[in-house]
Amino acid sequence: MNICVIGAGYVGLITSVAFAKMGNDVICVEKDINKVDSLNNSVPTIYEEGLNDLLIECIEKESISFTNKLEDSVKKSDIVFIAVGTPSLDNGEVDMSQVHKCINEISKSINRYTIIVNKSTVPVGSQKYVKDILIKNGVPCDKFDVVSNPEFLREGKALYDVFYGDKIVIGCESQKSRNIMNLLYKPFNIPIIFTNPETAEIIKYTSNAFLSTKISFINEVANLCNKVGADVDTVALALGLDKRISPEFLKPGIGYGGSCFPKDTLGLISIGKKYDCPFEIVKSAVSVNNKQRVIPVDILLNEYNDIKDKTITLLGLTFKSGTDDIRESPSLYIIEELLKRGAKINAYDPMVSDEIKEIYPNINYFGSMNGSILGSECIIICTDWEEFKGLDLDFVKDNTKEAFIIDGRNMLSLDEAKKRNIKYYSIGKGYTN
Ligand SMILES: NC(=O)C1=CN([C@@H]2O[C@H](COP(=O)(O)OP(=O)(O)OC[C@H]3O[C@@H](n4cnc5c(N)ncnc54)[C@H](O)[C@@H]3O)[C@@H](O)[C@H]2O)C=CC1
Ligand SMILES: O=C(O)[C@H]1O[C@H](OP(=O)(O)OP(=O)(O)OC[C@H]2O[C@@H](n3ccc(=O)[nH]c3=O)[C@H](O)[C@@H]2O)[C@H](O)[C@@H](O)[C@@H]1O
Repeated sequence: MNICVIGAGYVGLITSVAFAKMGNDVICVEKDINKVDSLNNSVPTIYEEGLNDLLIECIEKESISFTNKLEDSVKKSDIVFIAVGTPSLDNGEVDMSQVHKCINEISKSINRYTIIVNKSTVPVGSQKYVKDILIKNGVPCDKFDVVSNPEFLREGKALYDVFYGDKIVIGCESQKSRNIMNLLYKPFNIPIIFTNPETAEIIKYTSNAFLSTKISFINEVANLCNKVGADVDTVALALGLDKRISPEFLKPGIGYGGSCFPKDTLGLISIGKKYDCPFEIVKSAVSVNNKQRVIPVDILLNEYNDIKDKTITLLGLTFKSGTDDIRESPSLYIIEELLKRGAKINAYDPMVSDEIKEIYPNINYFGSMNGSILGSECIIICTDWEEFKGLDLDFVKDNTKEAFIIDGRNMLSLDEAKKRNIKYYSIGKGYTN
């Protein structure tokens, strides 16, 4: 099939290479010409395991190309996927301006029956919203169908999720669009849920909100565990053995970040407000997360009333391991709190890009974990990079001003820290006195 994907971000790029790999002809439209040039030269613009090889393969087979010319690309396509950003507005509502702009441009190019697919995460009612814009722009009703096909991939595991995901959700109105979408997705051999657009739109938000709630729940359990001497991992293990609960997403830490959970929880709350369905549970999940992500700062302030001029090392800046994405990373909130109080910050992340260096030029960035902790007064582990499990505690003891670790991702052992007389705090697995 001839496919057009608009937006070459995490979702658009991964979707494009996946459809190309499955034998379709894909044109990915991206407004950022630097991204277009880089991708046409087989250089991925994001880090994702396996993406480099797959991109090279698809470009060599000529099953994928990148352009900034939307009009021509839409004209050549049977299906047009919209995969542009839908960030939060200041009031938590979903900013649909990028989608709106795309639809206006698409409207000018539809010259035969085309399926327009909302792949971006968009609020309930968006299929109708897109349809109304197309009609208002004069596109005849028989020339298009609008389908909701939300994406469930995780960054860092994106290609795995696209080829081996748990489900594909397709919300459509007409049998014609259903048949075509079925043809496109059948080769993936993943269970497909066909439903109406509103249901598909709700599935996406509730999926992210449910997972966020699960994380906030286990984080509150972890905070209690630390107070009473219980071990959160054992609690989570036991909870997870109950098949009704499942062991996934019960890892405590300094809260969830990323480009989606924070924005989609706020998005669902604002959708609920519109329909007079206050999502009290999701509101609580958000407020627990807001406190959880700055817990290391609370611990620090409890220890030292004043942290002005103290050197604090942050290990990890990305919102989770396996990605170079720093959007809504808990580290950013910790950085803000530390800078507000005059602390000096050393930072190390195995995959951090120059983006954060532009936002925070006054942080000292290091190329190695050990380099970043020399002379430091406290080490805060913010991201679950495997490398941090290998932090040499003897090195910490000998080379830091105060052997003090706040382990925001439970990467280290309390017992090993105790043996070396290191001050150590975990999230729900205890602390040294
Ligand atoms: N990042 C993720 O893991 C997931 C994201 N989503 C959703 O997918 C959507 C996209 O997210 P990301 O890929 O992370 O965003 P992103 O910000 O990484 O990428 C969006 C891309 O679209 C481009 N763009 C915007 N308007 C355009 C236009 N008119 N023409 C051509 N290109 C245009 C931007 O330049 C950018 O490269 C969002 O709604 C998000 O909530 C859903 C599941 C997973
Ligand atoms: O809509 C989206 O964008 C995507 O959002 C999440 O994917 P992602 O944000 O890439 O990352 P996750 O692996 O879900 O982690 C999100 C955050 O939760 C944290 N987390 C996750 C799991 C856990 O047990 N504990 C925990 O603190 C992570 O550290 C991270 O900060 C969902 O898992 C995807 O299904 C969804 O498609």
